[in-house]
Formats: sequence, C-alpha cells, structure tokens
Amino acid sequence: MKVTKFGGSSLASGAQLKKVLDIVVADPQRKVVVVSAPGKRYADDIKVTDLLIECANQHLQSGEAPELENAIVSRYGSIAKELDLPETITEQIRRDLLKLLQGDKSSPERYMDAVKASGEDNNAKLVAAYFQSEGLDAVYVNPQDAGLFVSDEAGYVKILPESYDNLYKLRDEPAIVVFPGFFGYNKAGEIVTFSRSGSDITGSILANGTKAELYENFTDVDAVYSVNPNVVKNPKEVRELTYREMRELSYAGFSVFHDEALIPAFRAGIPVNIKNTNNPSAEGTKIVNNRDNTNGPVIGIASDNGFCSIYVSKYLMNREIGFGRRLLHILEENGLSYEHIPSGIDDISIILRQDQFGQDLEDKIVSRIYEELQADEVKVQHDLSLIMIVGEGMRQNVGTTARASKALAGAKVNIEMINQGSSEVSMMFGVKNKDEGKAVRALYEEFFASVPISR
Ligand SMILES: Nc1ncnc2c1ncn2[C@@H]1O[C@H](COP(=O)(O)OP(=O)(O)O)[C@@H](O)[C@H]1O
Ligand SMILES: N[C@@H](CC(=O)OP(=O)(O)O)C(=O)O
Repeated sequence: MKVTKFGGSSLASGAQLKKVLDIVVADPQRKVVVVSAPGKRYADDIKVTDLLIECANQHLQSGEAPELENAIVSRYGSIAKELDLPETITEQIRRDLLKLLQGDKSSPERYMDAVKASGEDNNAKLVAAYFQSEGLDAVYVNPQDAGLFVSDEAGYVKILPESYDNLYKLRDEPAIVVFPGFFGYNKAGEIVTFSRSGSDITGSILANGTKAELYENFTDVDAVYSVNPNVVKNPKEVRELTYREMRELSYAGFSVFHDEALIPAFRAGIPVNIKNTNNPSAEGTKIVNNRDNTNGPVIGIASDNGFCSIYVSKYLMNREIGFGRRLLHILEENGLSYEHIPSGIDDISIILRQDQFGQDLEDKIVSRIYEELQADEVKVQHDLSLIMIVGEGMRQNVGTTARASKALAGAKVNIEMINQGSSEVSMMFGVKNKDEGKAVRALYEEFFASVPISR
C-alpha cells in the first residue's frame, strides 16, 4: 500500500480536487490519503492556513473577525460548489469554525493551534465527502481516533512512539482513509500543530506507522530541482536524492518538502516520491537510501535568509575549558536556539535566526558575553543568508570548496563565513542577504550548467 499526501496547491480548487480524485483512483495501492488545507489558487492568493492565523489573532484581540470568517468559509464553499456537493457540507464547516473561534482562549497557543488545524480537518472532511459522492469507498479519519499522539517540547513537536503502532491499525480499514495533515493530539486531548508546511510530516508518520511501501508527496512541480526554481529559471531536475541530502536541502531552503518529514520515512526504510498533481505521469523525484553518484559532487544548492551571527573572540579560547558551554548557556537562558557554530582557535561564531530577538535582547546578550566570559571582542552581524551546497559525492571529491569559492569570487560575492557540515555531504557559505540570489546563480553555473544529472 501507499500513503499519498496532497499539498495545499493540489487542493486549492474544485478543479484541483478532480485531479486528486483521478490520481487516487488510478492506483488501488493508494489507500491512505493525507491532505493539507486549501492553498493558493494563484500567486497573490492567500492560503487558508494564513487566513486562519489572522482570524485567530483578531479573535484573541477583539473577540470577532467576521470578514475573515467569511473568507475562510467561502474557500470551502466555492470548492464544494464547483464539485456539486450539497450546501450542508459548507454550512457544517461554518458552524464548526464559528464554535471553535468562540471557544476556550485561556491558552492562546492551544487556541491558535486548534484554529490552524481546522484548515486541514475541514478539508479532509470535504475531500472524503467528494470521494464518496463520486462512488469511492472513502472515510475521514480523525488523528485522535487513529492515535496520532504528540508531545510539545521546547517549542517543537515530537511524535510519541506508541503512535506508530496505533496507526498500523489503519491498514484494517477497508475504505480509502482521508486523513488531515499538520496536527496531532497531546495526551491531554488538545490539538498540537506541526511547524508550517507540516502536512508532509503527517504523511511520513503515516507511511512509517502503516509500513507503506511508498510515501508519495504530490505538489505543483515535476520534480525537486537542483536549485529553487524561483531563483534560477528552468533548473535541472533531480531524479534521485538520498534522505540525508534531502534533509540538508530542505533544512537549508528547499521548501518543496519539510525537513522534519524525512526521518519517519527513513527509519522505516520507505522511499519518498515527490510528484506533480498537475502532471502525474512525470516520474518525479525519489528519495532513497543510496544513489549512484553520476552527477559530480553536488546534487543541490539551497539558500535561506534572515540569519545573524554573534562573533566572539578571546585569546587562548581553545585552552579555556567550558568556554563554549558557558557561551551557549547564555543563549539557552534567553530562550534562543542556534543553527551553526563555526569556530577557530581564538574565535567562534554562532549563527542564529534573526527573528528570535530584538535590539534589547541583543544588547543584553552582548554585555553578558563581555562580562561573564571576558571576551576580547563581540560583534553581531545582521542580514546574513546561508547557502548550502549538498551532495553525497562531496565526501570523495577534492576541490569542491575551491570551486565554490572561485565561483563566488567571480560573481564578486564576499564570503562572510564557511562551514563544512560534519556529515561531509554539505558545505555552508554565509553571505550578505543582498548577495543571496547572485551567489546561488554563480554556484549553479559552476556545478550544474555543464553537468548531466543522474537518472
Ligand atoms: N529545489 C526546489 N525544487 C522544487 N520546488 C522548489 C524548490 N525550492 C523551492 N521550491 C518551491 O516549492 C513549491 C512546492 O512546495 P509547496 O508550495 O509547499 O507545495 P504544496 O502546496 O504542495 O505543499 C514549488 O512550487 C516551488 O516554488
Ligand atoms: N496548511 C499548513 C500545512 C501544510 O503542509 O500546508 P502545505 O501543504 O500547503 O505546504 C501550512 O500552510 O503550513
């Protein structure tokens, strides 16, 4: 059997849902269907999840948000109308949404999660109703009933191990299971959502739990490209990637697949196939354990911005036992997580996401590092982009760093920092935000313009 996930772009309109139905019907192995909330129909459209977040915020502030409520319900209403579904479905969605919005606000975080999750929950009900109306034996399954339990530790959601055994029972369901993505339940019975784009994670968890032979992830592109198609026009398609390569690339900015969605499938040895709802006959991209390295050292180049670095220098830092621990402790006490720590003999840089703190907290942290660690120099550099070049082939290949540095120099991009991942399948370059696009294009030219990609 296969677990098949459809993203928001595949479920944005009635026309898209018709394609989804055709895809499900075309393969009897597609037994578990995971759905996102309706996404964008066109470039300037607003995703239902974004409308829900705005709506919940307005309710938290003023107790009402009639325009947003209507905008959300009408997204489902227009899909239902396009598919000739009875109006009662949309009315039910309106009633459920309004009840939820009027509900318990004592924990704004739990309230927000419940409102966000309703995007996928209502869509799963709508999709199941549509499948049934077309004569398919399909059933909506709620994550709590299926036993998808999670814990919420230090701001990130962890799947509880017993969930996998619970989900195995979905195999006994004779009908096609339509399952909402993006959320689970904690042991207190409250809804907890994954991070944004987290329906990919649900699909991977279900693939693991049901011991599926394949996890299919349907989106709106023919393949994972070697570089973000919004940065380089018509980039090369990648046919095969390893889990590790995809995890690094997703983490570093390939928004096509969530980085946390790799591990559940990887642990159960289930390949992932990323495919296009708008062109289902295209073979897409497979994520597997091993692949042939026929395309040179680099398989993909990803980038993301909005980082800053805290540079700390102190003579003989390398001899001072506990220096790193005390430095990180200052961040920990201020609730900050970090991404990378490149270091030298007398200096260390900590790369963090900039949106975690404002000027006041930054000043406080810098003073503490001077006072408590007697640092010689502390400098915060803002507006950095991180560019990651990734490929299993980099482990055996000599000279990749030199080629990358030369390409960046040729494009007149100043490298602010370099960090080679310990896994040796990735290398990171820090550049100024303004140079991000230029740097990615220069690296693409260097590593891909003349190289055939593995097929
Ligand atoms: N390297 C890449 N390969 C393919 N798509 C990418 C890449 N990097 C970013 N993307 C973007 O990811 C989008 C698909 O992800 P997303 O919008 O989350 O889809 P969905 O609605 O199916 O969840 C593509 O339309 C593309 O713009
Ligand atoms: N709807 C949620 C979860 C998700 O996975 O959506 P999408 O499949 O559209 O990326 C979000 O927007 O974050």
